[in-house]
Amino acid sequence: MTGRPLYEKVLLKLSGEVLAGDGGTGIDRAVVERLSDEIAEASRRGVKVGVVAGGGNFLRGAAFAGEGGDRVAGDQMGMLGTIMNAIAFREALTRRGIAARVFSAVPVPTICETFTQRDADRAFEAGEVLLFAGGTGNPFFTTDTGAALRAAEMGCDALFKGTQVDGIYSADPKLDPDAVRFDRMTHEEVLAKGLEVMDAAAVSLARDNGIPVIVFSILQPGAIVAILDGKGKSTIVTDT
Ligand SMILES: Nc1ncnc2c1ncn2[C@@H]1O[C@H](COP(=O)(O)OP(=O)(O)OP(=O)(O)O)[C@@H](O)[C@H]1O
Ligand SMILES: O=c1ccn([C@@H]2O[C@H](COP(=O)(O)O)[C@@H](O)[C@H]2O)c(=O)[nH]1
Repeated sequence: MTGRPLYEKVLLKLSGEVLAGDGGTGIDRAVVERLSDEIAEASRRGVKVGVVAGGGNFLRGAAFAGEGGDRVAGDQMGMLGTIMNAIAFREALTRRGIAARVFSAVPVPTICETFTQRDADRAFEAGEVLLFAGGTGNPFFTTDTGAALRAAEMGCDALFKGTQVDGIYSADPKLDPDAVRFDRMTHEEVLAKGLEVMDAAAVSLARDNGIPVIVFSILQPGAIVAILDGKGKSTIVTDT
């Protein structure tokens, strides 16, 4: 990263699925180490960073229900998975000398702090990296919505969605080889076209609170710091 970052306070949503690495499930420590290097670099440059790690590397409630399981139980397991991911980042960041705290929407008081906006705000002001776990704390939601919610509550300048694809396409690029990537779009266009890169509740929340969303690939090493510098491939979603 060179010069002044474009953003002062960001909410970084990390794909849970990416954290599994080649193993396909669980936590690949090499991936967490690489992403922690990038988060640490952003933090050392003075950017306030809040992180929401998804839980797709462990379990998604909708998939569990699709196999005959109870949806709410599946969602509860999914939310617990996000706490494990947050702890992995806390450990890796702490080892790098970066003060990092896990704030969970689901109380697990012997392991991490329970989220309150007030406590999280104080930690942000102190320059700590905040790891928001447990999604919204409610079933039938996703960590994308949890990330948009925390971005709004914490007054973030932008919501970075770090995922497996390098932006928003006209169709899922994993399924449609003819899909075309957008450089820029409005929240309204994402919703009107029904593009499924991020759930509609998350996009609506970002729109209603005037929060730009930047979708990019975290499979690309160095992508987080590049996006902070306004570089790299992405789709930028704004209200106009
Ligand atoms: N129009 C689209 N443009 C880009 N990606 C799309 C589109 N439609 C569907 N996708 C898919 O959405 C995925 C990203 O969303 P998803 O919520 O599944 O994953 P994630 O947020 O990266 O993971 P996790 O749920 O594990 O945190 C991409 O990997 C891509 O295959
Ligand atoms: O607010 C929330 C957030 C998440 N969940 C459950 O966790 C999994 C994993 O999150 P992803 O966003 O899919 O990575 C999700 O599928 C839900 O089952 C939740 O219930 N509430």
